[in-house]
Amino acid sequence: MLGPAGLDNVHGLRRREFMATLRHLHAQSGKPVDVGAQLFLNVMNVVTSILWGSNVGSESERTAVGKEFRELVADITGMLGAPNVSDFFPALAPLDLQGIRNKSDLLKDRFDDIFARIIQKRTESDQSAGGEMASDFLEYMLKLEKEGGDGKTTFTMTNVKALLMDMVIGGTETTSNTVEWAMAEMLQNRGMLRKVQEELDAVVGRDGMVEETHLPKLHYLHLVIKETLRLHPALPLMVPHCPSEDATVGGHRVPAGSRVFVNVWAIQRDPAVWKDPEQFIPERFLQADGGGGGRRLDFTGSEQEYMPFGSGRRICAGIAMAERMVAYSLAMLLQAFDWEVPAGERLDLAERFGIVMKKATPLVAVPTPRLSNPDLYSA
Ligand code: HEM
Repeated sequence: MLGPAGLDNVHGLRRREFMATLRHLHAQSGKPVDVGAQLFLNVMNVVTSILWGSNVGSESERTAVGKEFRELVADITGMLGAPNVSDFFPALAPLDLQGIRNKSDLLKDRFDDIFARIIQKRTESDQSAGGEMASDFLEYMLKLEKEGGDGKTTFTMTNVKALLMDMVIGGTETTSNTVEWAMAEMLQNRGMLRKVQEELDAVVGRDGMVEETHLPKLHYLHLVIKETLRLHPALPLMVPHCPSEDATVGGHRVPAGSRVFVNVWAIQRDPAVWKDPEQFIPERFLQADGGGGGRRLDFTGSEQEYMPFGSGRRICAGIAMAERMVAYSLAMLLQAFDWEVPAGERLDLAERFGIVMKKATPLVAVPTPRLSNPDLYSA
């Protein structure tokens, strides 16, 4: 589902959701827009359509459901990143001094409730369709659950829900925050924003909409994305790892069972590796110096200095999808609109540290249409 062929199969679905976002933004022309909130909704609709074939329909529903889901995902990621005294003093764990276990149980119940409703709706519609099944990820997992697994590993309804939750949490905020950071950096460095728009004008023009097929030709945009993920990695501490055997890393003993966080945020700003590490310089990924050094600075995690998607066995499962979604989102936002910070407001690039790296204040910007024909926005 998350590989290139699976992604190609659902290209139409992504296009439909991007067009819906485009129409929504066009209707907001000249007014301040919460860029991250809109992008979160867009990504969430794409992810949930792929998973269980549903999306948020009408404008009012779009706002209400998006808000509920975004708050839920933010609550979960906020809690995952909160320091827990029980991690440092395991003897205190049964007391749950900060109420973290209690809160996590409540959040789990809310998610469980949403997924239980979706699964029940699907089971009922499969029964009434008389054997005519949907062909999405949920259907595949429900079939596997019915069969009890693949012969080697058992697969239960809890596994179904856990996988749905992994995808919804792992795929939505990470992607929309990356787009929000890239937009904020370009609004701060307007020369870069213009350069991306010039590239879009040369590759796509203004008489038609940017399509996914254009993305591989948008070289400068890809440098901007790489630099965004260097300076603002969506998961600054990745996800906690737990070694199954004792190990020694850089002279430090790491006992089996430890909880290990890899601070990719600090690694990707290390002045010993990166020239002017605090500066946003997309071109550094072109050059041999300033961080390039002839190394493979891509998303495979093969260089320890740059691994925004992790590395090794637990590397992000959604890299291909994330690459397409981030590039398509930025290309659409910048081909179809000019963007300005609302008059009298200051662009704030402060970070709010957590398991997911967010902007401390949401990016609010005003879109102005730039396509040649207004009808293109409602195509
Ligand atoms: C810009 C967007 C994204 C970034 C920066 C990102 C980054 C990461 C990182 C750093 C990890 C942990 C890797 C490790 O600890 O070694 C991870 C795990 C994961 N990601 Fe992503 N991710 C993004 C988008 C997505 C998308 C779109 C999906 C799927 C819809 C996804 C699904 C997952 C899953 C399922 C895991 C857990 C993999 C495992 O534990 O085996 N991610 N991601």
